[in-house]
Amino acid sequence: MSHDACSLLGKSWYDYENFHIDWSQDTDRYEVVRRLGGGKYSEVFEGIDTVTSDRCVIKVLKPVAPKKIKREIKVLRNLCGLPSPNVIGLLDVVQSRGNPSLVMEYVENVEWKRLFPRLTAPEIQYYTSQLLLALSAVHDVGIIHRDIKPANIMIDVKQRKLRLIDWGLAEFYHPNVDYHIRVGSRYYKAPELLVGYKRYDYSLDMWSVGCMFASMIFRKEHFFRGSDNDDQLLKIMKTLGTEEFDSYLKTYNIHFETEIDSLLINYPKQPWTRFITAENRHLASSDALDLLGKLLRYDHHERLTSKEAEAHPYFNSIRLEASGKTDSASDSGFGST
Ligand SMILES: Brc1nc2nc[nH]c2c(Br)c1Br
Repeated sequence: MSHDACSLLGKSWYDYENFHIDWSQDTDRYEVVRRLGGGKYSEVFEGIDTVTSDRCVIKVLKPVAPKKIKREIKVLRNLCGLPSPNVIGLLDVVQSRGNPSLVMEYVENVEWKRLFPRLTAPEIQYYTSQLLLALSAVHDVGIIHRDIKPANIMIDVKQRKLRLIDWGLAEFYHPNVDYHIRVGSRYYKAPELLVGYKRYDYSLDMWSVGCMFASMIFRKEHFFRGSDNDDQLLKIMKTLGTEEFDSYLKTYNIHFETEIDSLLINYPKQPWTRFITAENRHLASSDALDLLGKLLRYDHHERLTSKEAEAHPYFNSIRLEASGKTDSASDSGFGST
């Protein structure tokens, strides 16, 4: 599926380089309360909007890549304009002490490393469906997130609210364009990034969804945990097998050279049932394993799209609930965005 949303939506949608950022001037409107985190490109704080006295998040962007700053603001502005469910809301764009800062809606987030091991089967279904809802909307308007991972998914358990954050690596999809492969976070990098195949698309995000889904249903913090990019590919090959890796390379005429002996060994494809333990048996249903097997494919064109994944039988029990067709007491509301 390479529907060309960006050319349909027009230059004003995707041309972020000629996009003028009108920084709002009331720089002292937002006060910093505490530091939430930070990285190469930004420092993130909890803040207070002194006008509304609402809590907010202030993401102070480091002046490393001005083009990247424009892209992130353009993406967030585009997405806030649309009814794109479960995407973090952009409230303001201010220059505080010379640094451009994004003010976003606050989420009473439960740290995923603590939350994930406690999620019940219905909660895994619900939050995965909420993530797919966000990606379906975003992919439909020509945007790839490119850094899907648990740390970029804020979940407020009390309000059963999920928000996809950190659009700093997001890009606009255009057919027949080569993209950078040094994107994403190692454990969630798709095979195309690891073998250097640049002609990727929205399906890049669907691999990462598969990695997250596997970590939730198998209760494994990171399902493919490589020590470097080569080891990351090795971990994937030891599960998906060498045979399908080789046919993937052939399909796309990818020349993958390596001196790593372990990458040259023939690994058998493992059945997903191989990862079931007494501890995760109640989560790894046959529907869950079927869905997983349709997301974690080497060949990105074989992976389910976000919409196709939403329609998978794994979500039936919460889909029926949403339409009120079942009278099951289990609280697993669906579609409340
Ligand atoms: Br955006 C955003 N980024 C964060 N980093 C840590 N916690 C965060 C929250 Br809550 C939001 Br909302």
